[in-house]
Amino acid sequence: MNILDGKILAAKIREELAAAVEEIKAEGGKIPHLAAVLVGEDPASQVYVRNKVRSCEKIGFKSTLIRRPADVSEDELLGIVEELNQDEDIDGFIVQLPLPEHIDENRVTLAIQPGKDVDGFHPVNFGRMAQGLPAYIPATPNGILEMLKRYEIETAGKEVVVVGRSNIVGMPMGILMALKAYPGNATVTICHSRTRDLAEHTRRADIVIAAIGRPNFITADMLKEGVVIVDVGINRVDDEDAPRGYRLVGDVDFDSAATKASWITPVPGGVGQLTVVSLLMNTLKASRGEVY
Ligand SMILES: Nc1nc(=O)c2c([nH]1)NC[C@@H]1CN(c3ccc(C(=O)N[C@@H](CCC(=O)O)C(=O)O)cc3)C=[N+]21
Ligand SMILES: [Mg+2]
Repeated sequence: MNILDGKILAAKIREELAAAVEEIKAEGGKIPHLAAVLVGEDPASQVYVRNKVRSCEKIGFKSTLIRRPADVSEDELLGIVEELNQDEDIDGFIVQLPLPEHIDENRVTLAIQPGKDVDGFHPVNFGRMAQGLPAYIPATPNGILEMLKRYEIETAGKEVVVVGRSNIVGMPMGILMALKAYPGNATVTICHSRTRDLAEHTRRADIVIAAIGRPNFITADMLKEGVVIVDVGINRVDDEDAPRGYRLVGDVDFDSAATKASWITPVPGGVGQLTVVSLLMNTLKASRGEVY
């Protein structure tokens, strides 16, 4: 069993991005600038956004964090989005999800100018991605592609089983793995809550991508010998012995799955690390005008 190490890979990519910033500075170009909008006090969202801002600082990007309380109105939020759309210094921005109940996430996502949608959540970016056109690919799927590429995991002709069909992970990941590209060219199955016999599918898989949001859901009995496991889950489970009273576990039971896997991502220190750097990679692309 080998580890797909997100921490090491993310550090390496941050070095590359920092070098790109140095080059931009030397040429007197514009420093990439990412903005993030954070609504409310959700603890996990605060951690993620903090990681994003800190990563910007580490590599020399500019970053702007806009915070509003959970009771912000939809109109005010749409106003912020419009300001960011117009702000010429901002290359890309994200509105951290989930948003409070009274705000229509779709409406907010649709308001983001696709050229600044470094999350790749706007349907224009989704559509372009699905057709293999230049697009911002959502951070988590983009991070997974980067991980497979840099560890030289073979994907052509492989059976890939994606568990989960969300707009931001499962669906795009399934499409990307089926596209004529590397990583890609795989035979893809997308499983979800209505799948009749999940284990029947996962047992055939050469690569399992787990994005279900259920702690330790995938176990060794559901896997084939030599499988590559990409665990997207980040679940907080109570643990009295842990310093914060909880610990993070994936959607895959790591110790169990590790007995079958040839490669596996840990949680934390796997996909999540790449999610953050992917956003930065997209921001650099935005500032260079590489997509639009
Ligand atoms: N508009 C929007 N864009 C997103 O990209 C987005 C979002 N909303 N909402 C929530 C999800 C989740 N997400 C993660 C970011 C960082 C880590 C990350 O840093 N993970 C660390 C551990 C972090 C911890 O200690 O909790 C790791 O896996 O090693 C994970 C997950 C971005 N998301
Ligand atoms: Mg809502």
